Amino acid sequence: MEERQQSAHYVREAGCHREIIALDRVSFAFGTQQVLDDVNFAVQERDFVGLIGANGAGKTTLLRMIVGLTKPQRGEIRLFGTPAARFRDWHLIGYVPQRNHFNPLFPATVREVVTSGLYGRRKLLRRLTKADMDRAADALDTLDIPDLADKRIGELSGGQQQRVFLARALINNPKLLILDEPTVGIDMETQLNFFQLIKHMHQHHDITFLMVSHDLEMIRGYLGERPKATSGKLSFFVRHSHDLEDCAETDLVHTLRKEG
Ligand SMILES: Nc1ncnc2c1ncn2[C@@H]1O[C@H](COP(=O)(O)OP(=O)(O)OP(=O)(O)O)[C@@H](O)[C@H]1O
Repeated sequence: MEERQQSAHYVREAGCHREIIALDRVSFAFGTQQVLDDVNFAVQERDFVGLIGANGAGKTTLLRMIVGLTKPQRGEIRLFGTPAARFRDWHLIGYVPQRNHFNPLFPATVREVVTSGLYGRRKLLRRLTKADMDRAADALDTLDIPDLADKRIGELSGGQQQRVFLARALINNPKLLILDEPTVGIDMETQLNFFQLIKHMHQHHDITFLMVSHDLEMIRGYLGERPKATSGKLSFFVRHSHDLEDCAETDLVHTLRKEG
């Protein structure tokens, strides 16, 4: 509990350049295959980080470690200043998984998928409140898909599904959004629209992005030609979005309402 309070305090007090993720000599091997070897990198608040690397470079392994599913064998990961092993504020992190991990026959509506992102075990066990439903409606409005709320997720196009998963990741108003190859399997025009949307969110809201991608061309225009750091076959491309006068802005929905 004390840890949680410290972490929440850390976020409230943070300026625009605080450390959101720290990778400190992180290493991982599958058997004799060394996948990650002494990876050092820091993600600062309001960075947009593109993590690029060939197949098998270790991108997914690194993401799994950041979201707490796999432990580094050596080194340390810190999230919002707290060692990952003691981190409890998972509502601060939104995660958009690869779409190919999704079963298209899953019998849920868009609204159900989005509310399933509400953080906390209690939310899973009890009925949704009016406030929960309002949050889902806000997230769907933000992604410009309120008319899809009652549709079955499996009957949507790839690009629409991707917006639904982004709405699900945004429902807790996260500070860090992690996207795992979000545009794989969707057509070029929809990819461009999706990318415009997350660029807009990066520029106008207090959200830090970590996006894994194969598609260097696609994000090069936004993150620049040269990586800020490399490690093995991984390259970290970074763009800052730090208008200092915007540092106080924290609430995505609040901001959207003001803008709307
Ligand atoms: N559970 C596992 N057991 C053994 N080896 C694994 C396991 N998971 C991944 N690997 C191996 O570790 C390496 C890194 O895999 P990882 O999925 O992290 O790469 P990636 O960069 O995400 O690749 P891709 O772009 O293909 O998704 C690969 O060589 C993979 O075969």
